[in-house]
Amino acid sequence: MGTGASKGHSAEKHASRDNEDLPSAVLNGFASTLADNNSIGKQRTQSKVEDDEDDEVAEDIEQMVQHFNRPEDTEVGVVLSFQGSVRVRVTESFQEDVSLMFESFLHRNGTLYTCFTQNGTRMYFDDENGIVPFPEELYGEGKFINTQNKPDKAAGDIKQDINGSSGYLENERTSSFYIPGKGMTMTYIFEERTNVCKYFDSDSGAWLILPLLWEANMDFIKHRVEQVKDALPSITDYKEILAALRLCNYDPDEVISMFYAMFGDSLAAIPEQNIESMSFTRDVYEKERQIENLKNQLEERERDLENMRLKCKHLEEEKDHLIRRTEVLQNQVDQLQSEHEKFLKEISEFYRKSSETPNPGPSTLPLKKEVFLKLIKEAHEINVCNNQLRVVAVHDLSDMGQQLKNVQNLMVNMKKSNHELEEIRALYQRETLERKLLYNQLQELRGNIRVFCRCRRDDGKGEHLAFPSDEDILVNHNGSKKRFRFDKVFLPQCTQEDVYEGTLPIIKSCADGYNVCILAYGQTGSGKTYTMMGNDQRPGVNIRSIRELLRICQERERIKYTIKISMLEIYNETLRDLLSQNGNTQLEIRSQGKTIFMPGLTETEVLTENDIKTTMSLGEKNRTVASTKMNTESSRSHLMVILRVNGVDSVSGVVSSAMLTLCDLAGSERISKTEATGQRLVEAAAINKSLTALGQVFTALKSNSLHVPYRNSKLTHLLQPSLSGHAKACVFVNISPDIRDVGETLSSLQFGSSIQQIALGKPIQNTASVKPSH
Ligand SMILES: Nc1ncnc2c1ncn2[C@@H]1O[C@H](COP(=O)(O)OP(=O)(O)OP(=O)(O)O)[C@@H](O)[C@H]1O
Repeated sequence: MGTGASKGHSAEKHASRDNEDLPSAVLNGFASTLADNNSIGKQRTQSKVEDDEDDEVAEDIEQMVQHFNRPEDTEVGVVLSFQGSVRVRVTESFQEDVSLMFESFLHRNGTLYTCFTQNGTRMYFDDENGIVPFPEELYGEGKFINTQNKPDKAAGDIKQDINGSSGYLENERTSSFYIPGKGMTMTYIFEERTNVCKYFDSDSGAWLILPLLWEANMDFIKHRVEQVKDALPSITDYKEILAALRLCNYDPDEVISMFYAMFGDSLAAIPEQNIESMSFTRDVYEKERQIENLKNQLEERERDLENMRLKCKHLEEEKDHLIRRTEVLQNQVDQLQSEHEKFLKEISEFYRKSSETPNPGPSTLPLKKEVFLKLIKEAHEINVCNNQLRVVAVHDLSDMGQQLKNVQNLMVNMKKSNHELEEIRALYQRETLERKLLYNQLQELRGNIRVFCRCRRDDGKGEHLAFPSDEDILVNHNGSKKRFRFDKVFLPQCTQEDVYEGTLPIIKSCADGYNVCILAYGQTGSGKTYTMMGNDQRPGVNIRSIRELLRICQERERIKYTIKISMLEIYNETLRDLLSQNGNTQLEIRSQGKTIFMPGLTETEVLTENDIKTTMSLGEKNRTVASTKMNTESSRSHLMVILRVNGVDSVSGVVSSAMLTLCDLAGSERISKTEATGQRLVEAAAINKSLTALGQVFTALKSNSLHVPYRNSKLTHLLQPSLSGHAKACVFVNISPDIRDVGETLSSLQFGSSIQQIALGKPIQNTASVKPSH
């Protein structure tokens, strides 16, 4: 689909009287060449000759613009604009601005027509006939879309939803379920908006739900089941596919992705292997994982036991030491006692001898009286010491006995607490899992798109803006106040760290296997690049999130991660590889189910922060070279940094793959008259197309539409994996505090608040079990 559309409505047939005053050569030349350029992405890739045509286009458009701007055309309303997102403004005179407004008409067959009003007549770009009046008969076959002005669910309602379901934990909707490879998993019956197939019951005059197997006979369903079967021959159960389709809103791509998420690439690789045998294989892996866990537990127990043994050995040594000491003391006591006895014996011997010897002269006494008394005193002291020593020894021994008893009790208690520790550990693991599940559920309830508003720093300006709370912003314009609500509003003084904090949780999700996308939307100069890229001193979300991703991946020793980075630019619906060695290689998008890939896209593995910086500066350099060649500015193109994160759990063998997409969108502002040359007009049309398509995708997601038009632009096609039920997204709406930008500010805020309440659906972890390599 191009920016315009060719549906056989000829220029002649619908020529309007308003075109009659234009030179036909100019009109035809402008019309046909502009139309060619509206499918520029398609045509640029086809032939080099068309580069020359681009120059002609530029000239023709320039001529056209000059024609429209001629001074006598005071009533002129030549204007191309886009739904308040991208506008090319051409002044009718050099003093006055006129709106150049693009409108998007969506035909019920899915064709998107880009229209604008010229002299009161609505014109559109037709691929074959150039600019022709918009056919009357098409009005009844579609509608003009305005993704930003659709009535939104009030922010209060969302809060109500969340609060209203606050009791969801305790009701009968909660349960748990065993999934091989994933273990016990908590389940919750969510109330989500899904399509339901009903039949009209003439008896009751009401639409009633059609039972599942009856649906199987409907062509609509049959066709989709066949699609799934063709893509996944190993899924043989018709009913299984039927049920999955109902679950996935009848979207076969979603079903294919769901099965891929559950069973991995092995589904396609082994077509003859059916789902049962895969389930058996998963059981085997699960058992292996359990065995590994038990082995770990055993090792831990053995370590505890070894510790206990060491403790016991230590206590035994202490006991031996005490026994030896007691023995030494006992010996001392015995020695003292024998000395004491010997001494007593000597004394009594002395007494006996002295009584036998009649009247011995004082000179014949063996000892003097003082010596004798001293000896008696010493004997007494020795006796006392001996008794004290005995008491101490007895006391020490009983102490030791008590200590041994304590050690025995301690060992019993340790065994007991070991057991308790095991239980606590198991409880902790269960709690952690539950907390993770609850966190994800909370994310789902709040929708998987976080929308933040960031106001650029600008001293002394922005009196028309007020920030009543962390979540609200108030715009005072022409006497009326308009309030917008976001997940968080970052004030001008907020730092890069504050802003990055908001994105942290979803970065972690990326390492857990979810596709994650961070977008910056806003007019030129509102701070998108500052928020995403930042500068050397104040790095932005890009560097910080990749740094965090590297940190998480390095921290998880059990999982071996590979992170690959690629950088590309979408300019005029053409994809350019910014990391290619040979300049800017153009890329094509291919898809398989919901998997998107671009053959030839350069991917560089990043291991350190330095790798990120080197790669990014190479991408930036290539972008600058390309934009200089194109004579354009970076804000005329969308910049995408894509990280593919693949992880293999060395224990469970679970492989996960996720994508982190960081996108600095092209400026969503009006373009001034002086810049409204041919090339700028073509750029504006391309930006208009992609941002309208982005708005359409958000609108379709919001209304839970059966078909989400991801393929209406290269931007949305590339973002499909990050903006579908498998992903978590974060959108920064960047605004300028300058009063002169208030129109664009209102338009950006409107866009942001319209996507605020979109739930992408239950995000699915891109994981699958494979046999561990070791
Ligand atoms: N929060 C901020 N604090 C300080 N300076 C800022 C902030 N936001 C933006 N700027 C500065 O404002 C200028 C314009 O910002 P930036 O280039 O990021 O805008 P942009 O929306 O990416 O524009 P473009 O669409 O042209 O790429 C830059 O010089 C940038 O450093």
